[in-house]
Amino acid sequence: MIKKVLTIAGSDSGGGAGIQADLKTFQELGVFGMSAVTAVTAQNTRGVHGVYPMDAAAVASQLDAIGEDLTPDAVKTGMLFNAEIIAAAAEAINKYRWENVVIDPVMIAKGGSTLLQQEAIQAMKEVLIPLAAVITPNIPEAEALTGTQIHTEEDKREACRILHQMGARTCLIKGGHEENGDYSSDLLYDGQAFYEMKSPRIETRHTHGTGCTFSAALAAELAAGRAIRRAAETAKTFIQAAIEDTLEIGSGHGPTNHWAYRKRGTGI
Ligand SMILES: Nc1ncnc2c1ncn2[C@@H]1O[C@H](COP(=O)(O)OP(=O)(O)O)[C@@H](O)[C@H]1O
Ligand SMILES: Cc1ncc(COP(=O)(O)OP(=O)(O)O)c(N)n1
Repeated sequence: MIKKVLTIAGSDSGGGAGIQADLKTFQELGVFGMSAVTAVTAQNTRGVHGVYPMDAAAVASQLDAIGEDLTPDAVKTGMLFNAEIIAAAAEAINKYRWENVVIDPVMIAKGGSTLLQQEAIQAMKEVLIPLAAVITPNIPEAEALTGTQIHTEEDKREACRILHQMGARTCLIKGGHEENGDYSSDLLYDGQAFYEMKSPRIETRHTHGTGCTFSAALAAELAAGRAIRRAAETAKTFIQAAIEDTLEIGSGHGPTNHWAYRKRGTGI
């Protein structure tokens, strides 16, 4: 049976992040992608020119249209921008009892533009994190959500424990923003054990949309019925291939290569 995955996220006109990255990733991993658009961004590889959020009612209406007809096997959230849109997403997840919810708590684009209002962080903690099968913050996002500073491995572990206490069943802190050099190391915690996924850090400026792509791959694999650890390992392999096999598009921070994983013969 065809597995369906829903992304609740913003549009990136440049195609490297947001719903565009999610849908490309879903396609590459053999699941049927659906989307509820939360905001339109005018964006290219050089940065974000404008952010135009949708009305929360328009987001709710998209989610109802999906909920009434097309039950997703997994859901991922990306850019949600404000507390009203967060509430609409949480309401639909509860109402339709959607499972395998991956929360990517997108806050700031690499160029520094705000993709989540500061005052919406509380709403994310209260209504969304408790619904997460997995939360996938990068290091600055994990710091903002937990109120801690992350410099060491133990700091990462402590942030994972806090996010698990907030209600996320699994916490996966991504290491792309790590200070130390040779590896990019992601840490998974399921409330019982820690599991580290380490890969050689690739020297490149073409890392736009890495977080979106990684969490979309994770959601696709959960929809396909994989256990969390295995789904996370595939997501890590997918993003490593997508960064390594660079497309060299644009004059700024270019997108990753969503074809790379399948090209290597590891995909569907
Ligand atoms: N330069 C890099 N080399 C290898 N892996 C990377 C690199 N940058 C990010 N990653 C990986 O990409 C995924 C997304 O991480 P990150 O960039 O921290 O997310 P975000 O885009 O949300 O900031 C993680 O699996 C991380 O380890
Ligand atoms: C519309 C939209 N959503 C999310 C992001 C952030 O994506 P991310 O994967 O964290 O990559 P960077 O922007 O940090 O490169 C975005 N830029 N736009």
